[in-house]
This record gives sequence, C-alpha cells and structure tokens, in this order.
Amino acid sequence: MVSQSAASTSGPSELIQPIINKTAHEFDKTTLDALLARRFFFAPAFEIYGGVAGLYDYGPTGSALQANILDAWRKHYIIEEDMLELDTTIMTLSEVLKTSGHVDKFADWMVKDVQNGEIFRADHLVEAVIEGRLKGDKEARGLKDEPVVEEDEKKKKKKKNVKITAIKLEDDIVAEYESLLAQIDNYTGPQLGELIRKHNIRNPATNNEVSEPVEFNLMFESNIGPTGQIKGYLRPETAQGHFVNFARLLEFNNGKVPFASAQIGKSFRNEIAPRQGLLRVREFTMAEIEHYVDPLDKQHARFAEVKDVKLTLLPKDIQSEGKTDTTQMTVGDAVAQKIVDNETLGYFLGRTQLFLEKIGIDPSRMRCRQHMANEMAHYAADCWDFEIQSSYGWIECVGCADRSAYDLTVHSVRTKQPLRVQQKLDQPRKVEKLDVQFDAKKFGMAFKKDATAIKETLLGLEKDKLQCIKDELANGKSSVKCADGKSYDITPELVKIEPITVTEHMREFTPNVIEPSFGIGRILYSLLEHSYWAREQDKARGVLSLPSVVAPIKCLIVTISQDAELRAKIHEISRKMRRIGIASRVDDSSASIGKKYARNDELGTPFGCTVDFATIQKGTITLRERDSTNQLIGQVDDVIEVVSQLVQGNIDWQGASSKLEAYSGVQDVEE
Ligand SMILES: Nc1ncnc2c1ncn2[C@@H]1O[C@H](COP(=O)(O)OP(=O)(O)OP(=O)(O)O)[C@@H](O)[C@H]1O
Repeated sequence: MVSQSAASTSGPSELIQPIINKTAHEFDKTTLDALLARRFFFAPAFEIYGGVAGLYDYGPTGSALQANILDAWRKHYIIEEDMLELDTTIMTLSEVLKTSGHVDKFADWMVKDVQNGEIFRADHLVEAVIEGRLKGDKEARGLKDEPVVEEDEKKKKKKKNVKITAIKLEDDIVAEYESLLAQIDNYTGPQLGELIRKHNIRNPATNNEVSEPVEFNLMFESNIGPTGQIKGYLRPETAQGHFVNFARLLEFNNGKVPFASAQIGKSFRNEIAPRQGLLRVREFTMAEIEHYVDPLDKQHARFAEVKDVKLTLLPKDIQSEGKTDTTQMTVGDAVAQKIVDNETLGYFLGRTQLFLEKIGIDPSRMRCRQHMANEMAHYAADCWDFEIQSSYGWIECVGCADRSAYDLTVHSVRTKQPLRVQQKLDQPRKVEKLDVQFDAKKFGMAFKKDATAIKETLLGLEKDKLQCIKDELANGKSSVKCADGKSYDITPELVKIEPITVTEHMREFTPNVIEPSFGIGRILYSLLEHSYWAREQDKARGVLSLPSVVAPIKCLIVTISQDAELRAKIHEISRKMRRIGIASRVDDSSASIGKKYARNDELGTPFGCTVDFATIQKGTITLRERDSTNQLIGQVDDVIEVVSQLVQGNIDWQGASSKLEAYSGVQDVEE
C-alpha cells in the first residue's frame, strides 16, 4: 500500500514498513464506521445533547493519530526545510479579513427548498442529482461501476437522499452530464442557477423546487471586547496570520527571500450543509505554509531532489473538455512542459506527494487536479489540489496555490507598511517606471469616501497592470478593481500615468507567495479508509494498517497468563520502552491473546510483544507484526532494540527478521 518512494529523498529515518501478506478485501464502510466509533477515534461533538452538524470531538486514538500526523508534518516540512513556525491568533480583526477579501468574497452559493426551507450548497446539490441520474442510467444499461466505488457511492447518495432510479438517458444527455460534472467547481452562482433550471434539479427528498442560488459568507462573526465596537471573525484559514507578520519574518530571515513560514492551527468555516463526516466540518485543523519567493526567480534550490517524484495529474485543459483522464508524470517533466507553472510550485507538489505516501495514503487513490479559470482566485498564477479518493469520492485535501503578490500587496496598501524586500544592486541601474498622478480635487469629488482606497490600489499595482490601465486611459476610460471586489471607472481627467526614468541602487519587490494548505481532518479520515481491511477468516474483525510513523500506539505488550511474575515482566518491559520513547500499551486484562491482538489491530498498533514462561526461564519474548501476524523471538533487550529501530523506520520487518529468530509458536492460535 505504501510505496518506498517516500523514503527515497528523505534518508533512512523515513523508511517505511512494507505491508506483508495483507489479505485482499472489499471495503465496507459500515464496519469501518463501527470500528471508529467503538475505538473512539472521533465522535459528534455534544452528542449527549443531540450534536451539531459539522462539529466533531477526537477521542484518545484519533487525537494520538492526529498528533502523529502533525508531528510527521512538522518534521517533513518545518524541520527538514528550516521553515519559520508561527502560532497566530484565531480571533482575527475584521479589517484584516476585509483587506484580504474574505469579508466580501469568502462565500458559497446556497439554495433553499421553496416549500420546507431545507438548505443545500448549490454546487453539491447539482452534483449529487446529476451523479444520481448517471448512476440510474448505468443501472438501466446494465453497467457496473468498480465495486468499491459503487457501494460507497450508494451510501453517499442515500445520505443526500438521492434515490437511484434505473432510467436510461439519451447519449448526448449522458455526455452533457459528464462534462458538467467534470467542471462542477468552475460554475459561478448564476450559472448554477441556470443549470438548476435547465436540468430541473429539485430537492431529492421532497421533489420540491429550489430557490435561485444566493451567496452565504462562511465566516463566524464575533465582537472583541465588551463595547462591541471592535469586530472580529474566527479565522477561516491561518494564512492571514502569516501575512500580517511578514515584516518581522523577513527581518528574522535577515531580509532575504526565499523563505517560508508555517503554522498549524484551527480554522473555522460556517459550512452551509456539512454532511460528509470529518471531510466537511465547521472547525478543523489546518497546516499551512507560505513560501515567499522573488517573482522574477521561482526556481527552487532543492528542486533536483523531487524532480523524479511521480504525480498523477488532472490538468485544467482536460477538465474543460469535460473529461477526468489523468496523466502520470514526474515533477520535472510537469514543470519543463509548463503544465505546472514554476519550479517552486512543482517542488511543493513533489514534497506533498512524498508526505502523503509516507503517512500511508494510497498513491493510486491520490491525484493533483489543477484549478480551472473560474475556480481560481483572480490573482492566483496557478493552483493544484491534492485530491484523495475515499467513499465520498475525490476530495480536496491539500491546496497548492501560487497566490502571486496579492496578499502582501493589499495588506501593505491598506496599512501603509512596506511589505517588500529590498535587494542591494551590484551596479546602480536606470529603470523605466510608470508614475501615477492624481488630480486631487476632481478625484476626491468623483469618488468621495472611496477615493483613498482607489488611490492606494492604483499605487500598489505592478508595472504591467499599470501599463494596461494607461493604454485604456489613452482611449478615454479605464477601471480599477479594489480589494472589496468593486470596480471604479477612471478617466484621464482624474488620473495621469506617465513613464519616468529613475536610477536605482536597490531593487525593491513584493514577494510572490506559494501556499500549500493542508486540511488535517480530511487527510486523517482518508488515511483511515485507505488503511482499513478485514481478515479473511473474520470480516467483522478490522485491521488498520497504519504505518508506525503515525500509529497511535506503536507496541502492545501482553502476557499469555495472569501469573504474577509474568504480569510484573510486562510492566518492566513497558517501562523500558517508555524510557526510549516508544509509545507502548500494556494489556493485562484476562482476555485471550487473540482478543488482545484483535483489539490492537483495530487501533492500528503495528507491533506486539508477548511475555510467556520462556521469558522467566530463558529471558525471551516474541514480537508480532500486525498485518502478516508473523512472529519473531529474541532476548528482551534485543527485541526492544528491534522495536525501536522498526518504529523509527530504520529497518523494516525483513530487517527485523535478520536480527531475531523466526517463531512459530501457538500464541496466535485464538485469532
Ligand atoms: N469545511 C472543511 N472541513 C474540513 N477541511 C476543510 C474544510 N474546508 C477546507 N478544508 C481543508 O482546508 C484545505 C485548504 O482550504 P481551501 O480554502 O483551499 O479549501 P476549499 O477550496 O474551500 O475546500 P472545498 O472546496 O472542499 O470547500 C482544503 O484542502 C481542505 O483540506
């Protein structure tokens, strides 16, 4: 399940255990859900009060799994790449989010059942109904999807109350529906409204019509302090906390780019209809990197390390043709062929592929989908989502965007703080610039309270944008788009843009920002699905094949009998393991060995040590590997050392087998 490519660039400490002799199985979501509830990975928040959609609590196993994913993330990015870590506030001043555009633009389109008022996210409703019709068409034609997808899709439809009716569609309608689905993220609100009318999309549960799409801002609003005069929002992403600290970060980095800041923390989005478990929640952990780079040089010093990493790409051109065919390509080729815009973006795509493989995401169920034109923010140069396939379909788990200079520019213009990099030039140089002059009186009269914002926007524009405005003004009129999304018409009487030549000793520029943004809950849930299987002899007995790097507990320690001497031994072994940092768990209950192992297979515990009477007589214990149930035997301290090496990823099970004897005793007989 886990490819060794994850280890290839990262040294021996990141070696990954091969999954040995895993029995082929069919994925069954019902038994996985039961396991996750029984072993308290996560549960609806406030469940005893009836719960609230989109809010979940993580239990001991889920919390440990999340902590280990985050630990792997910190090592893979922050430590390995020397990033500057931040921990900024969740409560965010409204002005910051006004400037970034979130107050005006961070919204989804929703529709209402016109009779019972049920709310849907417009694109999700269109998608679910059209998928349901295509499914019905397949049934009518006697075609079957792949078993995994079919079973899970059925459940997904059931959740959205979409009944699958076997009705054959015309071929051209099937083609139109498939094309519509391939571009579902590309539609604006009014376009979704048109689709709803054109395809007669209704509430699947009631068959009632739905309203026109309206925008709904996803941020939770609040007040800071008792007067209620300072408005704030719970942050919808951690990114703005990085940007407002840019000047300090730059100074910390001795005024030089490239460098990156990184932050792990909670974000909040008041999702319209959270119906997909951990995949769409209202409070979630994000891990975000903002990599600041010279706009004229987006090469990456460590690009060679990832150039051979293979990605599964779904470029925007393919999607606009209404298709979802993917191409396997190395990062190096994708950048060389300009499919991915630049080296730095390609570098992070490669590193992210390696990270997801390392923690156990199945590479064959992972793809990089490029954003289409409407989907991408107007300022973004290129954007790719790592999508992971689960029973909920293909879901974005990591967004990798080149945000250009947008964020730093708007904050700089608004606060008048220079969020720019200054580079001393070896030789002074003459530079052609465009100088913007305003007729203060006429400008003020024309735009009144908006005049300052328009002025600041114009002064903050890069040369090529100013040149376009200058060309348009030569024809009598142009327009300026401010951070709030509003456009203002300007004329040559109000603004003059003239070329000037200046001598520069310093080069000054606003860095561009490449942002990989991880949703940890989505990754965690996808990982649980990808790791889950059941043993052939007992389908109800699940196993989570989590790699030991993320497994909540690394080693189970048990005894075959309740004998006092043996019980003392397991606690002694546990103490030794704790001392060298191995997260182990003693199970000294009276359950059979088989039951104890089964419980820990469900928790994803990769190794188990068993103490028996030979431990007292000969000082030996056995070591069991979760997936294969193979066992080895050796002296206590040797086994502990092997477990330590296994857990650190320095050796795999084969390596362990060369250090200890094979064991074929009867301890697992009850399994
Ligand atoms: N409601 C949510 N619940 C859980 N994770 C989320 C949620 N919204 C976003 N994320 C995670 O945060 C990451 C970055 O957020 P981003 O703004 O790019 O997502 P998005 O494009 O709004 O997601 P979507 O289109 O699915 O709503 C996503 O890749 C995802 O993993």
